[in-house]
Amino acid sequence: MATSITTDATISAPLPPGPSGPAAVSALARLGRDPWFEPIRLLEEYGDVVRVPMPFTELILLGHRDHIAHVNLKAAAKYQRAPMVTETMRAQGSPHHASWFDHDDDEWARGRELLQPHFTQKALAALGELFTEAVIEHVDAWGHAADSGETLDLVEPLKELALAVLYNAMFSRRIAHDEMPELLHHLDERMLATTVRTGMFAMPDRVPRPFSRRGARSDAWLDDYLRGIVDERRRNPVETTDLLNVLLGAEYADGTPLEDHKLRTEMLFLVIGGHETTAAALAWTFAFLGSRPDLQARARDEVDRLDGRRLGPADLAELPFITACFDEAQRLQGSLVVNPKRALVDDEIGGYRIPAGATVLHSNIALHRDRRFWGADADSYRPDRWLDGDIDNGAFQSFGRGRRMCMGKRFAYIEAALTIGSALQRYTFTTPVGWQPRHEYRMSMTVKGGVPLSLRRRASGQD
Ligand code: HEM
Repeated sequence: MATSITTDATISAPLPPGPSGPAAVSALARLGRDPWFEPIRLLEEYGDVVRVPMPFTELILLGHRDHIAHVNLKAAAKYQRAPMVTETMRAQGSPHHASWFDHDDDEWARGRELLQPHFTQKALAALGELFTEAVIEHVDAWGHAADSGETLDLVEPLKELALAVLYNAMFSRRIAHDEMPELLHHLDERMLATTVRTGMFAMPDRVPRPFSRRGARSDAWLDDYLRGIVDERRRNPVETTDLLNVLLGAEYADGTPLEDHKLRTEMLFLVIGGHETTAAALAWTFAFLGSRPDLQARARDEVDRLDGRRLGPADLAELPFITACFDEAQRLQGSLVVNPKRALVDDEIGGYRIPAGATVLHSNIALHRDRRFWGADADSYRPDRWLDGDIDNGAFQSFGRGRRMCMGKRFAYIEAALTIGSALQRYTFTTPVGWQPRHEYRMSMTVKGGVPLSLRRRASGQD
């Protein structure tokens, strides 16, 4: 269906079809319970543009890649990140102020302009060992499961790895072994409170949000933790171009440095945005490779061509099949469940009126499994589709698209290739026969019940 655009508030196109009355109430309840597969059902029933009225706003669900591209790219000026996201990113009672990335104006542009140059392939490759050291230390630690024969659930170890990589690469800061559980606990609590707040975004403020106190307590703990890192850097300055030094040197337009609370807010945003997302995508990749020995063998062959060397960020280009395995896992994983935008003006999409103020969203799971864009085997794990060259990026939205596209995308690809490649250099791994990953929603989609892996050490780099 062609996408047409009109900014005239007198748009005569009809509102999109969708459930109304009691059917809308039950659709909303189902969306709350199952934000992954309910959108697929709604799109099947009503078509590519579906309207679900809800108290205080209305949801417009999009199913077609062209309509999603309209919102993210072609008509991006008519949409902004929905308050559902921006106003709920901070826990209630949080000591943190708004991050640059909670905005959708000049404030956002300033933050993006400042940090973006530090997230290019070249800038990240320059961090070299800071990536490698954290990855290898954690992947090596999985060896205890290979030695004892115990099944290893990889979900928590991957979160630890992702956190260690972020702290190393961004703040040149190693997280001590005994710090990790408490740090992860507070990040989890904070994310849980945020997820619940996001789900309840349309409810009046007087309705209490579960977990908000716990979230605020954890936020205060995280704030103190980050203060410790900043203080330590000020006491012992180091000559690096890491993110912490960039933030410490950043100034407002009038030349004043960032306030300390602002500095910690941006640090926390990056840690939150970068750790659970990457860990969850990696969990899905290990889950698929663990049940596909044929694909695992091909990925292993690829990394073995690098002669067992210690992998670094620059090796990303040498690992296209491993990268395809990661992309294909993210496709089926669906990444973030929703990434809503708000219509600033009336618009028209697919022949329907999108009223100003509506919350416009799509489901990555629905889009990533749509046979129109991925073919008849859309539900199968087939990394080769990424190498065949017939991928339409518009139908892959794990990192978003357009000006708000994930700033840490390169970071995630480097971390993924290093982690998967280093693991394949050391182990073969399998999931139990018949086991399949299932979705579990946190802020990003992780694997329900964990990823149970049996690991076997490879003899001196061989099977
Ligand atoms: C597999 C891992 C990751 C996934 C799936 C992911 C996904 C996303 C998505 C969907 C967005 C929103 C895009 C939009 O609104 O259109 C986003 C934004 C963002 N991500 Fe990521 N992300 C990942 C890893 C990272 C990492 C490692 C970092 C930092 C180290 C990071 C930093 C950011 C930042 C700063 C933004 C805000 C960009 C902006 O608003 O301009 N992300 N990410």
